[in-house]
Amino acid sequence: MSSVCIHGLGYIGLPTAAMLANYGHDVYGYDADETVRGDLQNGDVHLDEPGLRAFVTQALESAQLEITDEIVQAKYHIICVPTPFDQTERTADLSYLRDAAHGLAPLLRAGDTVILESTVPPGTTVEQLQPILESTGLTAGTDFALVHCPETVLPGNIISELRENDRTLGGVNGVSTESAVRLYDSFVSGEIRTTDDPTTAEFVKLIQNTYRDVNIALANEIARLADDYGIDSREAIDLANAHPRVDILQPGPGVGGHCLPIDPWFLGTGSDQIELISTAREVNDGMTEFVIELLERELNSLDGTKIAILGVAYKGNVSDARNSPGLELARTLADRETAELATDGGPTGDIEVEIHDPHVTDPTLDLADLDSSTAGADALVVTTDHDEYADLDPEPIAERMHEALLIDTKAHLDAPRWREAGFAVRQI
Ligand SMILES: NC(=O)c1ccc[n+]([C@@H]2O[C@H](COP(=O)([O-])OP(=O)(O)OC[C@H]3O[C@@H](n4cnc5c(N)ncnc54)[C@H](O)[C@@H]3O)[C@@H](O)[C@H]2O)c1
Ligand SMILES: CC(=O)N[C@@H]1[C@@H](OP(=O)(O)OP(=O)(O)OC[C@H]2O[C@@H](n3ccc(=O)[nH]c3=O)[C@H](O)[C@@H]2O)O[C@H](CO)[C@@H](O)[C@@H]1O
Repeated sequence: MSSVCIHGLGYIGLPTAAMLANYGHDVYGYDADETVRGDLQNGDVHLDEPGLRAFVTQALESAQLEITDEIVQAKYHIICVPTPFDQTERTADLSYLRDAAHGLAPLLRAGDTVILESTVPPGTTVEQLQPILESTGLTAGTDFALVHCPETVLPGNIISELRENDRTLGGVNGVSTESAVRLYDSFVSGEIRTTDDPTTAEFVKLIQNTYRDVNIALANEIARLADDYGIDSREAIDLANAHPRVDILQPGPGVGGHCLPIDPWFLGTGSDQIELISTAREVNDGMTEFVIELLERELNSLDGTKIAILGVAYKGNVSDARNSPGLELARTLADRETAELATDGGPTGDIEVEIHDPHVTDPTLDLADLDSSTAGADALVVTTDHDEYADLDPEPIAERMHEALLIDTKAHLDAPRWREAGFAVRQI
């Protein structure tokens, strides 16, 4: 068993810390955010992920996991800090990674292994992380091991995927790679594949998410085509998927989260060969306008309407609202009103937008309960497939609304039941 220091205790770092601790390693969890550390030191798990609370509690109570106020020396350091996309510069914001590296460098010893798990543009481990760690006078590959091991867990299923998913990892040399394989081998039941360098492992991670994003773009474009032909896109996709070599994904209100909408752009950091990939991104982002077109088609004009948006988590049954299609729709509707005011010079009827989500607790969002969000509304737009929404009773909602219109972007609700309750139902 080894000592491991985890840098960053978010959706990736915290389950990883608990996993290693529950497998008997001596784990030290450090987060730059004092509130995160304090909550965890008090036994409060700040993230909503199935099974995580019990899993972390077990690790903390066994004392195999200790939340520390500073970075500590350890045989292994695993970096799980955010790597968001800077929309203005159109590059990865690697400032958190650099901060973590500068914090770790003074504690790095010969014989240690540093593993970067954060998703990064190809070349980052070697070009950004390595020089900071080598500023200590130690050399990567010779004095310490340096590895990129990307994370591929699916939010909503993180704990089992952490153990069961295959891994692809690559170090700056064979010794580095072997050191990381030893650690992951202690809890991973999936296959561990290795690459000759960290850059290939970085690239593999990015093309996995890009593959999914591009395929969702195909589903979204099919949905728009189906709409033009007056065809039910879901039925057509189901039938097409009966072919043994066809597996089209599902359309929706756009692609959210902080992986799929971002990682394709990371591929374009050192190359401009992302023509299909960037078009797919535009298709997925364009779904917001498509939902607005559907609303306008049904309501004739959006002036003076109230729109209730159900679901601002980026996908069903999670609480994470990063890059959420539901929020993007709400903001675009609000911005559109301002833009129209600016062009016409005169007042337009307000578009009132209310958002509701039973999973999201973000205090910066003006969330409404179901009753007030639907009261007097002209349309209900479902943008997230939470289980709770599938069970909604349409009757009392129809009574509260001004117009009984349902735009179900996830085809998640029971359409015949809603139609029976008097709703006009449109699905993507
Ligand atoms: N969440 C996912 O589903 C997922 C899946 C695969 C890969 N990833 C990647 O993993 C990385 C982490 O993502 P996440 O979802 O866990 O992010 P997160 O925002 O949930 O957590 C990151 C944590 O790191 C902390 N932090 C920031 N700077 C720090 C520093 N210098 N030292 C220590 N802690 C610091 C933050 O306070 C935060 O608590 C990102 O690169 C992400 O793209 C995420
Ligand atoms: C390759 C892969 O699988 N990567 C996963 C992905 O996790 P994720 O949670 O971001 O992925 P999704 O569940 O795909 O959701 C993303 C958005 O796409 C919408 N969507 C989905 C399917 C569909 O048919 N039609 C859609 O419209 C959905 O509603 C949501 O908005 O990235 C993580 C971080 O790198 C990985 O770790 C994880 O393995």
